[in-house]
Amino acid sequence: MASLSSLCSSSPSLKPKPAASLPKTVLNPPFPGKPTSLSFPIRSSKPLDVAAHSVAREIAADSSKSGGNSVPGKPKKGLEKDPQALWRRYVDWLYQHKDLGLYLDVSRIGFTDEFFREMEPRFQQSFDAMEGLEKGAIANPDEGRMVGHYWLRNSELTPTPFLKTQIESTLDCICTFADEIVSGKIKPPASEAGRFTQIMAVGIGGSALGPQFVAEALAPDNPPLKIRFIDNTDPAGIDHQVAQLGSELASTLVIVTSKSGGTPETRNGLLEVQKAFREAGLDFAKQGVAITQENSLLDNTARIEGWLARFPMFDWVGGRTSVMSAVGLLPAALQGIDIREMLTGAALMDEATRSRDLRNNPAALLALCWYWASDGVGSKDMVVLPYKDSLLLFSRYLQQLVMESIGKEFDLDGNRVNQGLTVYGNKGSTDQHAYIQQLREGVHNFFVTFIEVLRDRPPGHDWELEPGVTCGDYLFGMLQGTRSALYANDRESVSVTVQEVTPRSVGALIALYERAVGLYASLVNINAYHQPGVEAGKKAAGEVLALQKRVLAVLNEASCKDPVEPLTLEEVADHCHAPEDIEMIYKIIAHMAANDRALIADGHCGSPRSIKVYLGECNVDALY
Ligand SMILES: O=P(O)(O)OC[C@H]1O[C@](O)(CO)[C@@H](O)[C@@H]1O
Repeated sequence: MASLSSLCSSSPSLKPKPAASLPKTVLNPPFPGKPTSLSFPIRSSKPLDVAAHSVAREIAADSSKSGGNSVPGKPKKGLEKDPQALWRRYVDWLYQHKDLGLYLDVSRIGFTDEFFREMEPRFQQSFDAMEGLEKGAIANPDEGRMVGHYWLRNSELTPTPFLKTQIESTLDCICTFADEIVSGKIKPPASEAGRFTQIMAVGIGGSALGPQFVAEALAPDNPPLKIRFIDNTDPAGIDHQVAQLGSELASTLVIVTSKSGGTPETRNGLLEVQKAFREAGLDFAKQGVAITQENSLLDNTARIEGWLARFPMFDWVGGRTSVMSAVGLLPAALQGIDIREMLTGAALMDEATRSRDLRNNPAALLALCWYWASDGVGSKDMVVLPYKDSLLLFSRYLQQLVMESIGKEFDLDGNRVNQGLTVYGNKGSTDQHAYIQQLREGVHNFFVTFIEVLRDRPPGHDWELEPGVTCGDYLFGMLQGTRSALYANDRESVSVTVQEVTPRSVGALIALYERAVGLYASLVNINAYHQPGVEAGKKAAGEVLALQKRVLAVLNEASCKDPVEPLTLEEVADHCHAPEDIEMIYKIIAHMAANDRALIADGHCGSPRSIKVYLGECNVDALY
C-alpha cells in the first residue's frame, strides 16, 4: 500500500495548516412565579397560530433591537383553508427539479406575498455572500477558513488549481482503494475469508453522522463490506460493537475518521479497538485506515505505525459538511454505493441552488420557510419526518448540520442573538404512533418537514395486500393524512418529494440542506461554519478529568498512611485545593466507586456528607 499512501497522504498538494440554548417555546405558560420578560397570553384559545405569531413577533422585534431579525408582513390570522385557494397556492409555489425528479412544496407554510417581497432583497445579499464563499472567501472568519464543501462535487469551482488537484486525486485514490479492497486485491493478513468483510468506522459528529446516514439510506442488502460504527466513548457500546464482530475482526477494515485528529472520543475508540486487535493476536496497522488532516495527531500516529492507508480531510471542509469528502465517500464506496452518482446528485442540486431567482431556488425557499415559521429566531422547531425507513437517520444528520451551524450565541457583528433552529424527528408513519398526537393537538412549537419517496419498492416486487391497495399506499396515505390533519389545526409543513432513494437523490438532499443552512445563516447574520459552543464542553470535560487525577493523588496519599486515613468529601476537596468543586468530586468518587476502581467509599452515596473514602491499595511510586 505504499503507493496509495504516497498518493493520498504525502501529496505535495496537501499543505499542513496551523492549527444554545433551546429556542423559546412561544405558547408555553411561564412557571408560576417564574419571572419572565415576555408579556403574552398564558394560553390562548383558537386560532392557536394567532397567539403564537403575535408572541413570536414580540420575540422577533425584541431580538431585532439586539441586532437580531424581524419578520416582515407576518399576519395575525390563521392559515388559508379554502381548498381552491390552497390548490392554487400549491401549484403556484411548487418547485420541481426535472433532472433530479425532486419537488419542494412550500404551500403549507403560511408566508404572505408581502413577506416574500420584503425578504427578496435580503436573499440577494445572501446569494452574494454565497457566491463569495464559493469563490474562496474566508467565510468562516473566526477560524480564518475558506468553506469549500461545494467544490467537492465540482472541482472546477475551486479558487486554485492546487485545490482542484487535491480533490480529484483524493477521489481517484478512494475509488482505487475501494476497488482493491472489495476485489480482494488488498487482503487482511490473517483472515481465512481472504478478503475484508467488515468495516469498523470510528469517529464522532460529522465524522460519523454522514457515513451513518448514507449507509442506512443506500447500502445494498448484501454489501461487499458491512459497516458498523463506534461513535462514542461509551465502553459498553464499544465492547458491543467489537463483540459482534467476533472472529470477523480478522477481516475488519478499521476506518478512523477525525478532521482534527485529536477528538478524545475517537482516540478512545481507536485505543479500544487496537486493544481488541492485540488480544486477538492481530496486527492493527495492516487493517487500519485514517481519514484526517495532514500532520494531525491521528495522521502522525497512522504514518508512524504504518497503517494500511491514509486519506486527507481538508482544512476548508467542516466536519458536518464532510460527507462528500473521503469521510463519507470511502465507506460508501466500500459498501458498493455509487459515490460518483452521489456527487452528481449534489452537483445538480448545487447548480439549482445557485439561482438568484428565489422562487426557483429550492434551498432559498426552504430558508424562507424556516425564517417565516421560526420568526428568524428559532421560535419553532423543525420536525423532520421521512416516510421511508432507509431515511431514518436523515433527521439525525440534519440535527447536526442545522443546529451546530445555526445555534450561535453571537451574530457576525458581535451582537448576542442566541440563534438556533431545533431539529428532531425519526420517520413516518412510525412516529404517528408516538408523538404525532402532540404535534396535532399539543403545544404549537414546531413546523414539519415531510420527506416523501414516490417509489415504494423496486419495480416488479409490489403486490396488493387488499384489493387495489398496496403496503406502500398505506404509507402514502399516512403521510398525506398527517400533513392534512396537521394543517387543519394550523400546523405548518414543508414537503420534499423524491422519486426514489438513490445515491443521486441522497446527494441532492444533502446538498439542498447544506445550501439552505448557508443561506439561512447569512439571512440571520451568523457564522454557520464554526462551533465555539462545543469547545466549552470539551474544555470542561478536560477539567473534570484533570480534577479526577488530583482526587486520585490525594486519596493515594491518604491511603499510603499507616493507618490509612479515610477522607470526607470536604477533606478531599480541601486537599485538592478545590473546595468549590466538591460536588464534582462527589460525582467523580461515585463514578469510580461504581466501576471497581480500587476505591473504597464508606457511607451511602445518597447522603454525600456521610461518605469517607480511601483507596484499597497504596501506590507508593505515585507519591513522588
Ligand atoms: O472530526 P473531528 O475533528 O474528530 O470532530 C468531530 C466533531 O466534533 C466537532 O468538532 C464538534 O462537535 C464537530 O463539528 C465535528 O464533526
